[in-house]
Amino acid sequence: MIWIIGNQGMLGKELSRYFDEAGLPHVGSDREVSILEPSALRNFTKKHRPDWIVNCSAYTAVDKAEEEESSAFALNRDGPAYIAEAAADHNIPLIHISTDYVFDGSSAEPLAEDAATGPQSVYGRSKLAGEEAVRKITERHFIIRTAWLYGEFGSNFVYTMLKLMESRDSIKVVNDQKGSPTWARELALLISVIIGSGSTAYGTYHFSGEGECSWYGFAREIYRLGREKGVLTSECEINPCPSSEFPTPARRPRYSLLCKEKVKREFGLEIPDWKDSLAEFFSSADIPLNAV
Ligand SMILES: NC(=O)C1=CN([C@@H]2O[C@H](COP(=O)(O)OP(=O)(O)OC[C@H]3O[C@@H](n4cnc5c(N)ncnc54)[C@H](OP(=O)(O)O)[C@@H]3O)[C@@H](O)[C@H]2O)C=CC1
Ligand SMILES: Cc1cn([C@H]2C[C@H](O)[C@@H](COP(=O)(O)OP(=O)(O)O[C@H]3O[C@@H](C)C(=O)[C@@H](O)[C@H]3O)O2)c(=O)[nH]c1=O
Repeated sequence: MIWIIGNQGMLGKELSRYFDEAGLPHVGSDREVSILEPSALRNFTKKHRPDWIVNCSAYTAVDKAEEEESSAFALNRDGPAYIAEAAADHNIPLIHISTDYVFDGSSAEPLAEDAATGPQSVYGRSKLAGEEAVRKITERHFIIRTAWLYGEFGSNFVYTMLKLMESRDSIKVVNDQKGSPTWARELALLISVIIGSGSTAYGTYHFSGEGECSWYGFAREIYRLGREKGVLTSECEINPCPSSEFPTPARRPRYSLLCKEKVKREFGLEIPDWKDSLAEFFSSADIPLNAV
């Protein structure tokens, strides 16, 4: 039995669907079993006796976190610590999800798992603190750092762009922040591979789509596919701009491309190029046209 914590979020829903399709028994919880209440976590563990825990819950509003620091740290540091304690008490392996925003963006080459961190935002600092808590509390952990996640469920950059592109004649998107998008379904596949392998190669792993782009490059591809698939019914001009022309409360890393050599080696994965995954997403997902 796999326990998906945060099963109503974007990744949690994708993972639940993936496990259903793969016939993997799972049970889920979200706010009703708050990760901020250790006794609730303990009771759930005793009742369902999971063999694995996957933590998909988090505080993910990057800009809002700048003014809600205590909430971000509660959900991204304290919650994962309580989950790790519950996991350690029952000797259950824990898969915890983290982010490329733990890096400062100054690297010129893909970031390996042991590259120096230096978060630039409250969100990034809170996620790094969560990683550190998990490592300290339970040895039996897989921390997966991923990046620029999108999927069918919940708000994400793809849906934000489609909405803007449908409602405006032109938009500006930053082209000096580089990384790689990740389709939540590919991450769900990795999580099921880890669980299925019964691996004990605990530690930190990087995972995203292959290839590299800027948010502007990502937006252009979303536009191209949106037009091709008929999701977008009108034309929109997409203009690149520097970050200075799109100021946000939180600073984002200029470069956060994750090196995936370790995860590929350990789990024998072939990771698709982000453009291929995005195309498959557009072909397979039920993109809510009324929300766009
Ligand atoms: N989205 C992205 O681009 C990226 C995400 N990540 C990481 O991936 C993971 C999944 O992200 P994503 O699916 O986007 O996250 P979401 O924000 O979509 O989902 C998080 C879920 O956790 C729930 N939650 C909030 N508070 C609690 C609580 N006290 N107890 C239990 N559950 C709670 C949320 O509920 P509610 O909605 O009601 O608040 C929501 O259902 C996170 O760890 C995130 O940091 C990493 C890189 C990129
Ligand atoms: C909406 C919009 C954003 N942008 C810029 C702002 C920002 O620099 C970049 C990304 O925008 P967003 O704010 O939508 O994405 P953001 O919330 O920063 O996405 C991040 O979420 C968290 C949870 C993560 O862990 C990260 O990996 C990453 O996916 O695009 C534009 O340039 N033009 C626009 O019209």
